[in-house]
Amino acid sequence: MAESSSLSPSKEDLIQLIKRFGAYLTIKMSNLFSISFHNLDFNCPSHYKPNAMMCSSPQLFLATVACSIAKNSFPLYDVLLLIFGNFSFVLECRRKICSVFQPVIFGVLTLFYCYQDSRSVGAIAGLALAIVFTWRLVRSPGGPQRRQPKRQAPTTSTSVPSTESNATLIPSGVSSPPEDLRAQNVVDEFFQPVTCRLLGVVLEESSPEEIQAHQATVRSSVLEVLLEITKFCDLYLMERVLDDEKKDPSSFGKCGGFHIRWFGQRQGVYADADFEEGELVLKDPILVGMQHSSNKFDCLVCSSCFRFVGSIELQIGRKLYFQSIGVSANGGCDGETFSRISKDCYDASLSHMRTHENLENCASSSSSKDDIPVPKKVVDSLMNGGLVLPHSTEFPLPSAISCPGGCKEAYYCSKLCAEADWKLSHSLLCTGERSKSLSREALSKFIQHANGTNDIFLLAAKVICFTILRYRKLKADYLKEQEKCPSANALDCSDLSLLLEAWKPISFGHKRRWWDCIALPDDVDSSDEASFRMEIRELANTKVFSLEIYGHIIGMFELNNLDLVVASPVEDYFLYIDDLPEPKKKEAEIITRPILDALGDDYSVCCEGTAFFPLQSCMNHSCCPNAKAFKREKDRDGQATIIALRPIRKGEEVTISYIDEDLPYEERQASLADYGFKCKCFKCLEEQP
Ligand SMILES: C[S@@+](CC[C@H](N)C(=O)[O-])C[C@H]1O[C@@H](n2cnc3c(N)ncnc32)[C@H](O)[C@@H]1O
Repeated sequence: MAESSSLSPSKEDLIQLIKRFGAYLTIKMSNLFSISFHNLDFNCPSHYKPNAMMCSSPQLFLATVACSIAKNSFPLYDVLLLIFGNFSFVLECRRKICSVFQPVIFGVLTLFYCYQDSRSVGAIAGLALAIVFTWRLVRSPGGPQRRQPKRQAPTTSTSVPSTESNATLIPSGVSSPPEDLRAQNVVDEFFQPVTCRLLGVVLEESSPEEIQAHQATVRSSVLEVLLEITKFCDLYLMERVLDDEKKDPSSFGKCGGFHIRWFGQRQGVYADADFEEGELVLKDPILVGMQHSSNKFDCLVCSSCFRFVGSIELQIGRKLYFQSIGVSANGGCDGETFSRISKDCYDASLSHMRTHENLENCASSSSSKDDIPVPKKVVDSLMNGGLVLPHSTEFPLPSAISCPGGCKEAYYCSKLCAEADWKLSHSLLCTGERSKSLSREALSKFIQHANGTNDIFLLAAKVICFTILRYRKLKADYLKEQEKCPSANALDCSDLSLLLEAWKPISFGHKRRWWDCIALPDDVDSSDEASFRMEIRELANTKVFSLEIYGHIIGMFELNNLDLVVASPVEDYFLYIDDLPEPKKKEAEIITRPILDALGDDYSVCCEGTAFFPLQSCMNHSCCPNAKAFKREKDRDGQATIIALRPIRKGEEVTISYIDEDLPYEERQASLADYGFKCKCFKCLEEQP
């Protein structure tokens, strides 16, 4: 080919070497993967089944994240630094190796990713992609821009742009002696003098002579590095962040009226002021939160602040419509059906041009289609704004704004909320056409799966995306700053420190692995607890993608999350009508009564979900707490509200109850065992046998 013929012999040699490295690594990886893929088909006891299913879907998500990171030139050398702990080595080899490793990683990830989706066809597609990338590397920099052994190392901490990524998939085989000699020349030329230290670190051989004598062999530890990187890329770093952050005293900041303090191994929230009984102690904004998937049929709320949106009519119309097609919060359909109905109908219910036909399509998979006492025409008019209920103007709601990515799953109360959520995490989790995710298909599968099993997985995904996006922003800001004033920056702004900073808001959460803190199912005897946890762990650990980090995050939510509850304005509306003086009440009820009857007992379902509140997550439990999470009439969004149950003095620890504190002692301790501790509060000490 034209490109090859124009290459100088030394460049050809270099390419040969890269190819051999890459081929060896890739084949090694592929072998590992192919072994692991076959292990993905779990065959587990029925009550563990959902957990088994949970494994493959997070993998899809992690693969997407990892691909995205590889594509965005994530600081590969930081991972090397963590693993080798040798900064000078990393600096030196970053310049040389990244251009080989990163392409290989990207190729391997592509291969893996495609393989995940559709086994053999996908694998071929992955191979094709990898070959294309290889060709691109071989071609670039191309023309007169030859290999430059003495090229300056990049001065910024950014790594090699991903557009140069590739994977070498030419079989390595056994090299012939001339090839070895040529390789040696390349090693001499290319690796000398600075990269001599690669010998014995990346390669088994410790001197150029050895390479001459044998074929160069990549050390298994380097293979492990690659394996680690392909496992979770930045997520590997996050584990370090977890450890480091906990030990960093500067992170125990003041938080407006409170401070977080460590007491032995435990952190807690301490008051910086006096509070009287009934006083608002704290409003803790949500860091990441979500409405339960099933609750979306009952309430249309802002995906960012969880305020109700649309109108009273739209809220009622949607609920009646979903009732009519037999879908409700307790509908109990599988994940896929659930996601499909949710997505199609969620959108259809907001569309003013919606017809009965497409609603009917939405309903096609629902089992029970009861007659509804409110005519369909009325339901339609409620949803499309054709019917205005009496006095509903007293309860104005912000208009529902669609997701800027076009996913039809998220709606917002304002442009501000839409933008905030997009920047915070949704841009990577959106399944719409403007999503920043690399694979919308994989994401959709992941979301479907989470909807059908445990939607806390979605929250964990939000946390990961939150960290990635925050990291990228910090990095961009830093580079901009550098550009403006290159000499001014005396702060530590390495990628790792930026990542630590990005992770900081999450780091307050108390973390235990999911399989350590998951509640024991009723049908598992406590004497079998150890083996149960082991089994869950094994199910979660698929060799390819260790779910350690993901498990940490999910575990954190199991321990720290507070229920997210926002009262429904529909309830207020009907109470208002009920309180109207006659004859206004009678007049209004001519219209509202049949609607209220049709809605039934569930007319006032709250918005329900789960959320991570950074400060609240640091609050410890007491069976005689001095505060509680409690929403007042005016608290109409998702923020956590903590109210004093008795006077709290400055310096006192603020405690809440994780359980029903009126239960008998034994039952309280049994419930708290799920949180991994035995309560020793005054009440427990008094009541213990
Ligand atoms: C929501 S976190 C509270 C913050 C936590 N102390 C930390 O260090 O991050 C819940 C965890 O804190 C610990 N914890 C909370 N209350 C406790 C108590 N009364 N005694 C012992 N441990 C407690 C348990 O490990 C529990 O799983």
